[in-house]
Amino acid sequence: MSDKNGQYAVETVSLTKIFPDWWGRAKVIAVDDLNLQIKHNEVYGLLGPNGSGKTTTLKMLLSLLHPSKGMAFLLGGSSRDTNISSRVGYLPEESYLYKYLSAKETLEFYGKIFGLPRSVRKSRIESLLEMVGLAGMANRPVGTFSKGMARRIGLAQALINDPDLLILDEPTSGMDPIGTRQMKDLIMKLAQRGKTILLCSHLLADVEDVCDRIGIMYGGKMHVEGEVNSLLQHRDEVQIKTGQLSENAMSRIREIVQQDQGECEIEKPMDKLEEFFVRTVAEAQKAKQPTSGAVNSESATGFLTEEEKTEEEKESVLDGLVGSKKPDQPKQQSEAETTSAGSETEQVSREKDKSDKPAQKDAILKDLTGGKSEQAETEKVSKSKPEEVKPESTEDIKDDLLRGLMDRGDGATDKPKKDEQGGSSDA
Ligand SMILES: Nc1ncnc2c1ncn2[C@@H]1O[C@H](COP(=O)(O)OP(=O)(O)OP(=O)(O)O)[C@@H](O)[C@H]1O
Repeated sequence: MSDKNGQYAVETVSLTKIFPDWWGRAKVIAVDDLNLQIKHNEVYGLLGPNGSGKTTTLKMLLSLLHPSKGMAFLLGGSSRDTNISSRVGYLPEESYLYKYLSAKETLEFYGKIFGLPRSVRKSRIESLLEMVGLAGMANRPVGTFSKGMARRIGLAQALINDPDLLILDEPTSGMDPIGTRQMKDLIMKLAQRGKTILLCSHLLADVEDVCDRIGIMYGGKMHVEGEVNSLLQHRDEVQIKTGQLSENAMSRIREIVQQDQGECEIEKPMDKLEEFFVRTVAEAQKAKQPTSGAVNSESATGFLTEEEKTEEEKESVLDGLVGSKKPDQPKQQSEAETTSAGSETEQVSREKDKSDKPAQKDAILKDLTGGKSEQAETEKVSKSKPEEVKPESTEDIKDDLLRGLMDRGDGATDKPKKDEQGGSSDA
């Protein structure tokens, strides 16, 4: 009964979670006798309304919660076993990030937890930051990141150990449509390379695009499960796609169908709004249309970046990160030509910073130092933090400058105070 041979990447047997009340009586049956089987290299979507038990299921799979009854297996074993957990990547619904650590330091931290040697950490971190479009913000504290950017660093963290199984809780939440499209592309690329992916999402269009199979939970139980195509296909209808047709041709088709069955609708096909949005932004950007919401990225390239990148370049980034490519298992190809479009307004700010920052800094420095030697102080700051992407707000710039001014050369002022570090880490 148990998955000793590792036949499945994920298996649960009568998995149940009952949250008791203060007196030990059953309060909520969050997961009820769940039998889940996910094959290796599958992309599986776990769906359900709020409170249906999805996150509780994921937490039990990851041994973050103890089941009240039943068993859960990942990659043929328990996720309590470090040999198993080291092959699993997890993107929680809320990324628990130390807000004062930079993107690079965050990945360093997780890389160390997985015991990756320094040289491996260095190259993987660079590639991951490039892949998720944060290479230009490697030294920026993650506490200043937007929700979409936090999702990106969360994904990089989930991939730091090159996992065989990736568990993603709401991977596209907070991402704009282009970031979402790119995230979906990346999920499909990872699946093409042999990864198994279990994801939870309320964004059904996203699930439909990337998943091979889905399961819909309700009240802690699995309600419906199956292949996306077979669940969604209208079995009693056919659709015929043609190019432009003349009125005459259309009326003849109607006649034929009416003779045969009686009902025929002919209408122009519609784009999905997502496709329309992505195309519109790409066109505007191609035309270098000025905008405060989208820029051509100057940052490094990757999957989730805003810069156009050829398929070969993307593959080579993945080659460095993901070992096990499985060319004999073709997955559904992405229809998305990842486009160059501004998905995060931070990019705009950085562009803007280039022109505004010296004058702005000078003014603030005068304010902070009582009008003393701005030039020298500015030089000191830029020397002490050569690659740092400067934050946008005046308050941030003030903090930045104050740190530079107070820096004793031992980096002490750059470090967050222990009691200021928020959140906890999830390996
Ligand atoms: N620690 C807890 N103590 C008591 N009840 C809990 C606890 N965690 C979850 N629950 C309850 O278990 C049920 C399932 O919650 P769960 O978070 O798994 O749902 P979900 O499907 O992930 O919901 P959402 O889509 O809103 O994230 C809910 O009724 C929830 O209130």
